[in-house]
Order: sequence, then C-alpha cells, then structure tokens
Amino acid sequence: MALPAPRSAAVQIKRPPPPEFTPAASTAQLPAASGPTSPVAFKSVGGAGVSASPAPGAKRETTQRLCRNVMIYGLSAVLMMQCIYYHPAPGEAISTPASTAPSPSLANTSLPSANGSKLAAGLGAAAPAFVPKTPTVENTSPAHSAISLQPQWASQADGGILELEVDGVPMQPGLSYDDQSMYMTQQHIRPPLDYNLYTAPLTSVANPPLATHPLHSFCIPDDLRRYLTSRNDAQWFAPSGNSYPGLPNEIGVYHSLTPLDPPRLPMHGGPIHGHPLSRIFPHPAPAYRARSTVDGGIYMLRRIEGYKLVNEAAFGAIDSWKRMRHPNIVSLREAFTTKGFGDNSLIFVYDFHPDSATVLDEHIQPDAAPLTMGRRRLGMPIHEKVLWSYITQVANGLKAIHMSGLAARNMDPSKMLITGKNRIRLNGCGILDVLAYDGSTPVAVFQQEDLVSFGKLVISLCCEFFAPGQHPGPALEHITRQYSPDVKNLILFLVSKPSPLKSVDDVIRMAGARILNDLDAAQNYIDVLEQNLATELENARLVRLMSKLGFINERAEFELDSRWSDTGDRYILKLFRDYVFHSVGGDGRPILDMSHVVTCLNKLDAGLDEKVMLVSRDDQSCLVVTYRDIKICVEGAYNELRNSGAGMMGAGMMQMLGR
Ligand SMILES: Nc1ncnc2c1ncn2[C@@H]1O[C@H](COP(=O)(O)OP(=O)(O)OP(=O)(O)O)[C@@H](O)[C@H]1O
Repeated sequence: MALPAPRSAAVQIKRPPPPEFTPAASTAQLPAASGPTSPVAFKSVGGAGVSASPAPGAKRETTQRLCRNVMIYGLSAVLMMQCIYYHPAPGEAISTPASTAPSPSLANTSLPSANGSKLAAGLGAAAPAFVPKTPTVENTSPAHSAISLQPQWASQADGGILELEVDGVPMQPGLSYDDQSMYMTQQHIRPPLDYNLYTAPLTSVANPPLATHPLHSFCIPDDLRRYLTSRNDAQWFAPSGNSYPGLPNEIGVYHSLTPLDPPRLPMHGGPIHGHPLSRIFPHPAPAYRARSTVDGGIYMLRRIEGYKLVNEAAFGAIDSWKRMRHPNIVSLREAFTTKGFGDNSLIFVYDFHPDSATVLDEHIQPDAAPLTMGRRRLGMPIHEKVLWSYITQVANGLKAIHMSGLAARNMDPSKMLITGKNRIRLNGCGILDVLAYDGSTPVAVFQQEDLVSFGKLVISLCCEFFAPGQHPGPALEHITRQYSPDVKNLILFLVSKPSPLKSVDDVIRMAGARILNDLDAAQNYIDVLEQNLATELENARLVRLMSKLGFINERAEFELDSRWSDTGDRYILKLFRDYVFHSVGGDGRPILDMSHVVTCLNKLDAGLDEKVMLVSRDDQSCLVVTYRDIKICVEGAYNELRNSGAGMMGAGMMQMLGR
C-alpha cells in the first residue's frame, strides 16, 4: 500500500535557532534519552555536512540533488508533489558516490530536549540528531525478530560525515549514513505486504479460490460476523429496568428475567395463570432468559406453573439429567420449586442458546416471529439433505439418552432447538420425568415411545399437512413422491410396533453413509472457523501495540518529568502516533484510513527495516526512521514504565491480552 502523503509533502528546510544544548566536541549524549535505547555516542569526523544546509561549495543545485522522497514514497508519488529536487527517470539507476552524496536523512531535525528546548541538527548547530541504524537481526522471523543492537543517537559536532557507533563499534568508517542505507539502489527488493500480515489464508479453506477475493480473506466473513453479532445481542440484551415488568426481580440466584416465548394464542384448553398450556407439558410452561448471580452466566429458566409435588422420587432422574453433556442435548443445570411468581412453580434451569429457534417455529409454524437480524425462517418443504442431518443429530442425542438409562419423552418439534448452523439440540429433557413420574413403568417402554415419536417428528418435517394424531397414510404417500425411499423406510420402521429388538442403533444403521455428510460439513466448518480464529488472533497483536503506545504517549508525569512522554525516544513515538492516526490531507481534513493504520501497526510489530518519515505538527522537525527503530523505542519506553510502579497496570493489561 502506498504510504499517505506526509503532513507537508515538501519538508521545509529552516535553519534552526541556536541550540541551548551544546554537546562535547566529538561525542555527545542526548540528554533526554534515558531509556534502554538511549545511551548513544555519535562522532563527527569531518567532511560534508549532514544538515539540510550543507557547506557552501559542497552544495549542488537543488534540481541536481537526488530527492530522498523517491526512496520513501516512490517516484510517481513524488512527481505529484511537484518536488524541486532531482528525480531519476524510471529505470535509471541511482548513483550516490560517497563524495557527492547528498545530505543525510535528517533534512531538518530538531528534537525537544528534556527541559523543553529544541535541539537542532544543522550545520554548525552541533546538536544531536537521531540517526537510525540497521541493527543485526538474530532471528529473521517477522513476528518476533530478536534485535541485538540498539539504535544509536548520533550527532555531528563540526558538520562532518557521521561516524556511527553501535555498542562502541564504528559502522563502516568512511561511509556516510546515506551510503549505508538511506539511498537504496533500485535493485532493493521490498518485502511483500503479506510479510506483515502473518496469517495467510489456507488455500484449502478458501472458497471461492483465493485469487478471486485476496483482500476479503484477511477479514472475518460478513455472514459469520453478522451471526456472531446477533448471537451476542441476543445473549446480552436486557430489559432497561431490573427485570421485565410483571416478573419478579429475582428467583433464587437468577435475576433480570426476560420472557422467551413469542406471544401466542392460547392452545389446548386456554390460559392458566395468564399463560397458555404447553404443547406437551400438562401445565403452562413459559420460558425465560435470566442471569445468574453465582457465575454471571445467562440461563434459560423453564417455569412449570401451578406445580404440586406429589412424590419426592419424581426428582430421582434429575441428577442423571444434570450429568448429561452432549452436543445434541440442551444441558439441564438444576431444578427447584419456588413461590417467587406468586404461585407454586417448578423451575428447570437449562443452558441458554442465544438466537436459537425451535424446529416448530423454523419449519412448521408459518406465523412464527422473525429471528434476530430479520432472518427469514427456512419453512417448508424441508430439503432431504437437511432432513437427514436432523435425523442424524436427533438419533445421536437419543442414543446418548438411551445409553444413560433415560428416555427423552418429549420428541416434539417445539422441543427441538436449532442453534447455530443447523445444529439440533433436544430441549426440555427431564421435565416429563418429574411431571409425569411413573415409577412402575420400565424406562425401555418410554424409550420405545421415543422412537415412535421420532417417526412422527420426521413425518411432520416432510409433510406440512400432517398433524399428530392423524392417520399417517396420506402423509406417507406425499413423502413417497417427494423424498427418497430411505426416508419412507425409516419412518415405517420408527412408527412400527414397539419391540425389544428395535433401538436407536437401527436408525443410525439406516442413515448409513448419509451420516458422513454431517461429518464432512462439521469438519469443513471447523477448518473455516479455525482459519477465521487465526485471522482474529492477529487483532490481539495490534491491540497490544496500541495499548503500549497509549501507555507511553501523552503520559502527563513520569519520574518527576512532566515532559517525559515528549522527549527522547518517546518523541519518535509521538510523531509516529501522529503519522498513523493524525494524518491530514492537502486540504487540511483528517485522513481516516483504517488500512493505513493497520498496515503501519503491522509493520511496526514486525519491526521492518522500511523507512518512514515522521514530521512534527509544526513542520519544523522531520525524522526518517525505520519501523525497527520505532519498535525498539516502543519496547524501551514501555519497559521503562513497566519497571516502575506504573508497570503494574501495563503488565496486567498485557497479561490479559496474552503476552
Ligand atoms: N435453552 C434455550 N435457549 C435459548 N432459547 C430457548 C431455549 N429453549 C427455548 N428457547 C426459546 O424460547 C422460545 C419458547 O420455547 P418453548 O420451548 O417454550 O417453545 P413453545 O413452542 O412455546 O413450547 P410450549 O408449547 O411447550 O410452551 C422459543 O423461541 C425458543 O427458541
């Protein structure tokens, strides 16, 4: 991506005011740079000047001088700036012999000192200037480069060529800074942008192929984002007051109750205590979403109105249901009685699955309320592939229940919850074990009833006009015409007479290879989600980086120095913050370019050797530094904070973010 234009395209070259700070003749220390990256030695060895105002005679015509911006912004961008300096023709090699090399990188560099005055690096000014060096990289991994050398502060005392020292060792004596890295030859190969975006999409996951959507593959897909957002909305939406009007403030450890049932006309005998009778429970059984004060989690409370406890043994199965954990079953957490609603109510607490719908509402009931985000319900007729997926999942849940010595007893489309992408979960399990307790009937009988109810459920899903209690003949004729013979055979098997030889294992056998479709779909979906997870993982890096910059920039007071965040290494970070977030266009309007922000932060995190020109707000100072230098400054300043009392906060935050 092209870098945006600086605040001022052509850097104003001004002779700085006489400096207040005068370093030693040959070696100077930048007074404010006190961090780990600060102690810097810089020497002047004579020769051509390093400032923007070279010595008379050595100066070339401006039109003859090679424009540095070509290196930074590229030729085409510079030509648009109408820069007065010399620009090579496209393809022309740039020759920069040491003797005729133009001024070095710091066109007009002034750094504020610790006491607030500006230190100018100009000819004769003998002021310190930041000269970034290219440190040795021990580990070339873009993510975690181990940098062995620190950037050095350099100065020239008498206008000579800079001699840079890294840990006391001079870097290629005799060469100006320009020769070493400022003027790159045209053969210099920039790292591709992907280098900074660590997560490259897996080609196996990309669908459509990568080439057709290279940019989108770096972001979470819109449909997944919408789905997760609406699920979060459904999870955390709460009534404005303490609780829903007309409902108690709390029931046991649960508060903020919100009704889940869509408004519906009374069925099966009219309302009792204001709610219609449930389709399958012999009581009104409204459902509520509520929050627990114990763990802060959201749960679904199923209230059985007007319940009278007849037999303590009725609660015997509850413990078994509480232990049941299965991907196709809504987990029961607890059950208790309460008078909190003003009557004798029995409460079953289940896991809450936000933005879910019952199979009844999704497919069979035409007037069901629309789902969140206005998603339309799937309705009827149901596709055979989806039907077999439902059959597979219900059989899977039912097998787990039967193997635990229990029976579902509520195989009804209103008690099948569709969560996420076509995931079916058996809902309301255990309620009928309490409400219709029958200690004298063997559980195998109820298990056989489950299979018959399963068969009727499949008929309901295939045939819109079938109602429970009707003769299945006409419905089966319809199914024979619309679906494969396997569907009809399965239904006939399920609704046939109970037999000890009949079990849910037979259903799984009859579904046969179709079960593999579900396995394929689940595994493909895992691949997609893992890929998206990896993409989102990268966000944490940028948050960490922004947190560190936030900790450092504009810090009011640190170590009794009110200008700590504006001086030394931190000054570079301040300019970098402005470069990333506070760019303005030629018309003075703010540039809100997210891709610029993301690109810059990624480059900073990778610590690239790519150079960036940082210009102060008043256009008086300009620094050319690499992202690697900035990264070292960030780490230095952040460690300085962390090693002090303020570090407690930073460390806690970073721990939270995983680093
Ligand atoms: N565990 C749950 N998590 C989230 N939502 C649920 C859960 N159980 C049910 N719901 C939602 O609550 C609403 C009512 O569910 P319920 O089981 O009461 O259906 P119903 O058709 O009203 O049944 P009944 O006739 O027995 O009252 C449905 O929209 C359903 O999606």
